[in-house]
Amino acid sequence: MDLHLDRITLVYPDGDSTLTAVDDFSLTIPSGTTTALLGPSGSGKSSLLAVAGGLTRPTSGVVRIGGDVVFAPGGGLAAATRTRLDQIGIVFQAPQLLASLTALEQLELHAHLRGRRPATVRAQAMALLAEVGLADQAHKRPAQLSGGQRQRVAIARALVGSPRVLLVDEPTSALDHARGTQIIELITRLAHELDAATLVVSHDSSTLGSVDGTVRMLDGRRELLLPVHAD
Ligand SMILES: Nc1ncnc2c1ncn2[C@@H]1O[C@H](COP(=O)(O)OP(=O)(O)OP(=O)(O)O)[C@@H](O)[C@H]1O
Repeated sequence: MDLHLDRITLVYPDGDSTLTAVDDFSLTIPSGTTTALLGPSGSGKSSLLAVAGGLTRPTSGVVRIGGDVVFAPGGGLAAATRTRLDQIGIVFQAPQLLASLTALEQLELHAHLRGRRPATVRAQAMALLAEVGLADQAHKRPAQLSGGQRQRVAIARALVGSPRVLLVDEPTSALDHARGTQIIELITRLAHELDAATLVVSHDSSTLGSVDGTVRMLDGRRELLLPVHAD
């Protein structure tokens, strides 16, 4: 199902004043495709991602998955959490893995939180680790993995349970150019295979050759670049 960000505005309180981090921003990401969101520091990329993932409620505008409004101003926290667990995978800038768990266990725990049936979890977790090239690292803990491998575990973990939407915040910032490019290629391929509408926030356009479209953000607003989705 497609991800729609419909006229999203997010205003933060800022002392006696307010700060508009996202300003009437609209974007549709078709199912199975990856869109990169570029823009200078402070332009509102992470704020938009937080709205898209239900971590922050928009001040105005709505987030839809397919035809359903999933996040809107004043929406309930419990419902947002349920939607996030059921339908959205998020990869944060730092992989945020639990130090004491193996790669496989990171995925199994996430599947458990998502309410997946234990009988099916291990096979899917192993398949995802194989997809990200870590089948032979499944029993290693984070400290035994490289930065790029940890990021791959975080991507596989976000995809446990086959979410409709994948949101990725700066996945390449800790990686060199070649590894960063590989991670973006991996995300683009998995989004296609798993039919997830995928948004990747990035500073670095040089790693984004494999994505389906690019949009640029400036001062909270959308600027069009080439190539973009026709939406
Ligand atoms: N919780 C908050 N409260 C108040 N202002 C915030 C908050 N989070 C972000 N901001 C402000 O909103 C604006 C957009 O920030 P945001 O982090 O979304 O930008 P960004 O494009 O992701 O930046 P970067 O690339 O540096 O991560 C900035 O001016 C920032 O200072």
